[in-house]
Amino acid sequence: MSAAKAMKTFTLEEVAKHNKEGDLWIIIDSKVYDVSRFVDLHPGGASVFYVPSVAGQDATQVFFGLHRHEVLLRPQYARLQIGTIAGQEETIKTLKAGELSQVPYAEPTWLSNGFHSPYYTESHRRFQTAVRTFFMEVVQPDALRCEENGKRISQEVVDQLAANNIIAMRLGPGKHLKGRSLMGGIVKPEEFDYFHELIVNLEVGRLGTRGYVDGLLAGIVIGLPPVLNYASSELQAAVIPDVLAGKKFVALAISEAFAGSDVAGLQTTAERDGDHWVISGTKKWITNGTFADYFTTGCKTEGGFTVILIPRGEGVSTKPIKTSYSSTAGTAYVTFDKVRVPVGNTLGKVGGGLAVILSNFNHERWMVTTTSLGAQRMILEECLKWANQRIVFGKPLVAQPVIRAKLASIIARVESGQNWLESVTHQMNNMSYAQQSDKLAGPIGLLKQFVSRTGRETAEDATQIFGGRGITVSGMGKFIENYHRTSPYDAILAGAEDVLGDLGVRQAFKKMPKNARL
Ligand code: HEM
Repeated sequence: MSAAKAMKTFTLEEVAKHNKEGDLWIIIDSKVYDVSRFVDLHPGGASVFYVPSVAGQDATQVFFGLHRHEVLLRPQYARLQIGTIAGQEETIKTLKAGELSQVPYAEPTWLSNGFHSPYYTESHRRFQTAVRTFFMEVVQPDALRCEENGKRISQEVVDQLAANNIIAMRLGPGKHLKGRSLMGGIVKPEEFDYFHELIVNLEVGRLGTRGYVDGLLAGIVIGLPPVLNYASSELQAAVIPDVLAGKKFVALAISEAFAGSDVAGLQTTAERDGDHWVISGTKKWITNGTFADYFTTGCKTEGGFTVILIPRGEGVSTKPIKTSYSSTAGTAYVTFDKVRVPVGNTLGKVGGGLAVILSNFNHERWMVTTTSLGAQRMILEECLKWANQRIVFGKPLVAQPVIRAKLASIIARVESGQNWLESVTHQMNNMSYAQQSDKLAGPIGLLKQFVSRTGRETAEDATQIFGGRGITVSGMGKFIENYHRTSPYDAILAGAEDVLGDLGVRQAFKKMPKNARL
């Protein structure tokens, strides 16, 4: 704080004299706060300040056992500071934008001091710093706000995502990046690989605001690839530039109340009428549906299952579904009532919809796995810090063996997930699309199953470590509460956990040598 320089300095003895009602000072991390008038407004009550170990004393330890550091940084509380203690310096500092955490295991191995990795280059490092800075400065404040008030991602943030081409990068490497300036030109489009995309996704997950993680245009990530890969060039020209510029939004509309992954059970129908499709039906759990301009929609047609891009317009209506995460995700119930769409909006072949949908599943599952791991590592950091700063029975929480055992399990799970993810990502970088489809559907299914399970185990462990704070929406354990409430999303979205595990084993058995015997 620049004003701190101009502030007075006091001795401990001077501060100690201000220890009564109407004249009450405390010290937190070398800073002196005059709380004489604040005590009656304090959310934790006035009485806590009058105990002899607090009034006029250094209350650093007790403070950090009850509050997050961010409380002191809020302007209305920061101005309670009247000075500093002579000869002392603040020790508790928030990270600057882009700065890496020094808490062990709070960052992936390749970003930890003195560790090595075969996968990442200087390009990834530069990119990671730029992306972390951007997410801390631009995205995080919006994420925290929207997660709470339920509003969709703000257009100013979308505009900045688009300006840095983060919307385009989240679709992976490819021709859609050609000619674009990525994070201000830090990475060349032809250099951009799946590790760069992984870096973006980890930052998304680290936000710790699960509704907003999906509200951060997940609909485009899963709904635009069918347009990129299967639409006519006219349709692509009409749709893609505006979407990548953050001016239009897309949702993938497959699941229905009638049927989830059972495509044959879908009831939304598209019938031909001259040059048009006439579409009627309903869709449920459609991420970003409340604000989408286009719906990449699975329809029953005469030839089987067909994917059609439906623009919002006459006959299309959306209403929010209240789910257990924030409505900032824009989860919608969508109804199509005799919607007329040109036949040119068909994505892929009539009757060939399954191939269109399947083609994007690996990428979607890999993306959910990555954001989930970003969240799990952030939860791990919360737990490590809490176990360090919370004092129980006169010792830090980490002195309890049961807490150390839980931390060991969380660390082992996060590290295993990340290492497996990096190995799969390396395969993605080195395989053609056809090879990926052939070889990676099984491993990615198994990986996602593993990571969504570890996520829920970690949510449980973290809640036990935080106790009551882990089930409180605001304050100390707010990220734990959010994660505990929302970790099942990763086990459902992009393919239910058990289905994906099963897929992995079935794929393996397809490749079982005919002559394999014990
Ligand atoms: C400048 C100093 C302080 C400020 C600005 C402050 C502010 C707050 C705020 C905003 C809350 C609401 C919960 C949250 O957002 O975390 C809170 C809760 C609380 N505060 Fe403070 N506080 C201060 C000092 C203290 C001290 C020194 C103590 C104890 C001696 C204390 C005890 C509590 C308690 C017991 C709660 C309730 C915690 C809970 O619900 O878990 N506060 N305080």
